[in-house]
Amino acid sequence: MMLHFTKMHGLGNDFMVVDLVTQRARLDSERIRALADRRFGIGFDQLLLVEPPSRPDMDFRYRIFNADGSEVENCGNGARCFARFVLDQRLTARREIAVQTAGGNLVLKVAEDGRVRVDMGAPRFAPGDIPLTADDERHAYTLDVDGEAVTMDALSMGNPHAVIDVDNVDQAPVSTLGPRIEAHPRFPRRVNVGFMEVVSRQSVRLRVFERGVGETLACGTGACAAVVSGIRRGLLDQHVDVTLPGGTLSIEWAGPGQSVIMTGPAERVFDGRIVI
Ligand SMILES: N[C@H](CCC[C@H](N)C(=O)O)C(=O)O
Repeated sequence: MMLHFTKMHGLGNDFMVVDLVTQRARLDSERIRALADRRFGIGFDQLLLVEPPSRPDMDFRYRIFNADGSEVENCGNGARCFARFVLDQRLTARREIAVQTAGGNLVLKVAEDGRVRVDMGAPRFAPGDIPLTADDERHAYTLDVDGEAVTMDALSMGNPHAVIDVDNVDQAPVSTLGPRIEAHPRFPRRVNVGFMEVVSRQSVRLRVFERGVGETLACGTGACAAVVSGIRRGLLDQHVDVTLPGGTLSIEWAGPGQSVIMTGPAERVFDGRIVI
């Protein structure tokens, strides 16, 4: 069958977006891996599936799959592209959109200038919510990574994140330490690994080794996790600009129990169709 899709990105974190409101398709993890291949397939960091909601108070359901075929709970850059997509495709005329994800419900607002504001929900810190194997909740966990003691913060944005402070992201061991922490046994569902350089109380630089993908040009939930970690450790103010290799996101968090607010761009690259 022929499947229509749209290629999009949020600061270079790129997506294949598929409307399963007006189309029908079943994509298993093997097929997703093949489609994600940047030489033999379409190529993307994540696949986003747009579906009808399963609850009357929601506008859509949105499923997210990493390039390795794993289904995940949340995707910040993907949420912004999702909002742009459903408006462009005229699947809704609303500019405030309520969306179900596996990691919780989001509210997306599309501004006239095309930037998208996302209420990402409240972060969670209990080890069982991350999940992380730990005796108690801390602001810093020290893990034995192949004999090396590595200290990090850890939290959930619906999906699991580790945050490691570095002096200079350009020299951070993203490609060497990232995969070893991603697959560390104390993170039973693996983990996204952020390397954060604090520039000022209102500005950080960040690189992320994403679970199921590798290093991406940007990670929305990673930006949220890094700012939450910095605020709760007294390093950052409530509004922070996060500069990633692909560009800058605006993140705001008013403190425990409050939602994290992320604002940034969403770009459409091309429409395509593929026989599946
Ligand atoms: N790799 C992530 C999902 C995508 C997150 C990222 N692309 C974002 O913008 O938040 C995970 O396995 O939890």
